[in-house]
Parts: sequence; C-alpha cells; structure tokens
Amino acid sequence: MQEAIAKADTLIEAMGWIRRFRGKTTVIKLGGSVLDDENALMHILLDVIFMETVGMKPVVVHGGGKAINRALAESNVEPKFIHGRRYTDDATLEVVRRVLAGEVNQFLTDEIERLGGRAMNLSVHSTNVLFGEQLHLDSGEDLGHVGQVTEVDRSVIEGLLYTDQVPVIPSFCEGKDGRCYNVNADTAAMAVAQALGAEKLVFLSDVNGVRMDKDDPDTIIHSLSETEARALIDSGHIASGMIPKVEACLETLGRGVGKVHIVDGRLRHSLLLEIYTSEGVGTEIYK
Ligand SMILES: Nc1ncnc2c1ncn2[C@@H]1O[C@H](COP(=O)(O)OP(=O)(O)O)[C@@H](O)[C@H]1O
Ligand SMILES: CC(=O)N[C@@H](CCC(=O)OP(=O)(O)O)C(=O)O
Repeated sequence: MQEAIAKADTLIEAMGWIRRFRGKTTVIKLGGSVLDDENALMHILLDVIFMETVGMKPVVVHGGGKAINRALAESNVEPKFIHGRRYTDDATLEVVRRVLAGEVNQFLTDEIERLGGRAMNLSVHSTNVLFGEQLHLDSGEDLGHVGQVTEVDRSVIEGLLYTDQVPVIPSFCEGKDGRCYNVNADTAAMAVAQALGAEKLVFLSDVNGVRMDKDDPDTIIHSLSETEARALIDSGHIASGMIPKVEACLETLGRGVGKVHIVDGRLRHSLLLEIYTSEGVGTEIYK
C-alpha cells in the first residue's frame, strides 16, 4: 500500500509540469549515435510516448548517419564529410533514400507503435513534409545532392499532433523540381522546430553536451552564449558532428523557438529530465 501511495504522490507532483507543457510542441532530434543503442533508444521512445500520452505534442526528427555508413561500407563506398556534412553523389543519395528515409524511418515508427504509442511516418516514401533546395556552402565546396529545408508542411504535422500521433520525420527533402536531397538531421530538426514555433528543440546525442575538450565529459559547458559558441567553432574545440548541431541551435534561437538543448540520449530519461528539472541536464545555448 505504501508503495502505491508513493506512486500516486509522484503522479500528483508531475501535474504541475505536465500542465505547463501540455499542448506545447517539443521537437526531438534523434541522432545516429542513439539510434544505434537499442536500450537507450527504447527509453527515449518511452519518454516520447509518455509525452504524447499526457498531451505534450512531441515531434521526432531523425538522422541515421551510422546506418548510412554501414550501408555504404557494404558497397565499398568510403564516406566523405565536408564541414560535418556528407558529400552525396548519385549512388550515396540512393542509399540515403533507402536507409534513412525508408528503413530507419519505418523502424522508429514501428517501435513507437510496438511500445504502445501512436506514430506516423512522414517521408518521401509516404507523405513528405520537408521541401527544399540544394545547399551551397559559402566556401564554394561542392556537397553534391545535399539540401536545405526551405518549407515545412505544417498542416500535416499539426493534424497528426491534433489527433495525438507522433510525427516521425527523416532528414530528407524534395525540391520543387522533384529532385531529392540529403539534409543534415540537425538542420532538418531546426527547420521543423522553427516552422512549428516549438516550445523546445532537444538534440539527443551520444555526448553529455558541448564540451571544452570533446573527449572529456567533465569539461561540459552547461550554458553557452552565441559569441562563445562561435569562438569555440573557430578555435576547433567544437568539431565534426557538433558543428551543424551548434549552428542549428544558433540559427533557431530568436526565430520563435523557446529553448534549445543538446542532451545525452544515453542517460535514462534525459528527455523528461530536460523538461521538468529547472537546471536541465545538457548544454543550453542562448542568444
Ligand atoms: N566540443 C565538443 N563537445 C562534444 N562533442 C563534440 C565536440 N566536438 C566534436 N564533438 C563530437 O560530436 C559528436 C556528436 O555529433 P554526431 O556524431 O553528429 O552525433 P549525432 O549522430 O548524435 O547527431 C560527438 O560524439 C563528439 O565526438
Ligand atoms: C548532409 C548530411 O550530412 N546528411 C546526413 C543525414 C543523416 C544525419 O544527419 O544523421 P545523424 O544525425 O545521425 O548524424 C548524413 O548523410 O549522414
């Protein structure tokens, strides 16, 4: 009986923050690192289902860089990255379309349903909601079929949220000319969060946040201003896959998105902790 009473107390305690976030949209970006960790992924998806159950409107945007690398390795293609983005030739685009927009997207949707939630996959294989154009780097380097999102079909996403379903969106977009583009998943999540005017954008990765020394978890920086973040990119402290993530955070802020966080998806309940603890668990980036 005591145990049941304690559980009921916990539910009552949760009432305040559930009320605060009910009806507000949270965009959750799942990276290849957490997608590859079966146990971490299951706990993240359970948090997502909980959010949906209590009316918090989670939207999942996902990458799948590691799965793409594996598929390319089977065809003996060496992955090539320029400023954290994959150089995408014709053959690579086909793999990204099959693996990211197809297999990974379907798997995540099925997993949410298997764990008791309701989800719908939104990709070029079903209903596409991301539209865009080819990305040209300032440096002039050619990235091939890499795109950026210029338009998000909000009505489809909001329709699903209205009927308590979790939209699951891969980082893959279609141009006006019908051509498809591979989009970095951090920037895709940013575009979705902006279009929806999300309350929060949370990047779940395999590090505890932005670190001064990328290999030392103790050097985590809990709070980072725009100026500090840019300086850390210039000095090389923020490198590889962390660059598009931090750039996406900076781009998003001040464009209608409330808060942006980079959080360790391997930490159990990191998503819920991020929402209901005032101090948060990862790195918060601010303007
Ligand atoms: N300053 C930094 N702090 C934390 N991680 C960093 C930093 N610089 C580079 N990284 C690297 O960025 C990686 C996260 O980016 P990425 O591999 O693209 O993750 P995901 O697949 O989750 O999007 C980390 O695993 C880490 O190796
Ligand atoms: C253009 C570009 O780099 N696209 C990414 C898309 C997937 C992605 O970003 O996945 P993660 O979040 O797991 O890194 C790629 O091909 O790897």
